[in-house]
Amino acid sequence: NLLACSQTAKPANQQSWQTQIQGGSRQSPIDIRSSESVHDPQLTPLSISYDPSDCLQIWNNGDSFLVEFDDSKDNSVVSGGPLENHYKLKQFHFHWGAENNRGSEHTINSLVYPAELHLVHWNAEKFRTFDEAIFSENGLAVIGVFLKLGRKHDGLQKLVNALPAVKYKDSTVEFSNFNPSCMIPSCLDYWTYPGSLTTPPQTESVTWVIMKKPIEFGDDQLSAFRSLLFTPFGEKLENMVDNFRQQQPLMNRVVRATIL
Ligand SMILES: NS(=O)(=O)c1ccc(C(=O)NCc2ccccc2F)cc1
Ligand SMILES: [Zn+2]
Repeated sequence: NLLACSQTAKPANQQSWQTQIQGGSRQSPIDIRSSESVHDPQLTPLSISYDPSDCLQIWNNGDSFLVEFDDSKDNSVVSGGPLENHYKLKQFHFHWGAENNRGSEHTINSLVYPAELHLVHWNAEKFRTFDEAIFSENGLAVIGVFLKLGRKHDGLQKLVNALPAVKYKDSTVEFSNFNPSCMIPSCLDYWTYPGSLTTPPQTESVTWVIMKKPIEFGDDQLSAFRSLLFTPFGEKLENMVDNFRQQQPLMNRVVRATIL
């Protein structure tokens, strides 16, 4: 089992205070160096299809806000690309900074984005539940999409309008008829690599698919993310910001890239 611990012998590029999973060889996030990625002609386009009627609720879990989906049917799935099986959408969430110069978990040639979207899917062909998949090889597929500041994102506004209802940790609000496809870039080029969850238990069960092109959203929409709280009602107010993990060593991994 994976125990988080402060590492004793640190690889050169490892921050000293960073907890590194003991024996972890495929931790996330990473800095993607495009010149070192391998163009793989066998990487086909992702096949993504989401059913907005599967959207159930928004939950502030104290790390981020999760938009949760009904994964009892087979309507919201991703397959193709590096994936051997079809994976069901369980939830999506974001990571962002207190200021615009930080926020994303992955970086591209050390370039940081102000926010990053994670669409979390689990391998429903090999496992019976999400909780089983999270601890298993090839259990999860997470699609990462970078967000950059620019024009307001019209599709995102419906979600932004619901955030005040989940301001506090452990609050939830009903949220339906939202299609996450509106947050997938039109260019389906991506990088892919084997990694982990970026929050505890940081299990090494994730096939990461990072879209090459960012989507745009507005300052006011990012401000709405920053108005959420890490803390429950009645406790000291702590704005939910800087909920991203530091980049982890690539170790013995290759990042593959599409040529679409
Ligand atoms: N940021 S990310 O890498 O996309 C990420 C995705 C999902 C989780 C998650 O479901 N944790 C809760 C959880 C559920 C079940 C069992 C253990 C867990 F930690 C954590 C991080
Ligand atoms: Zn995440």
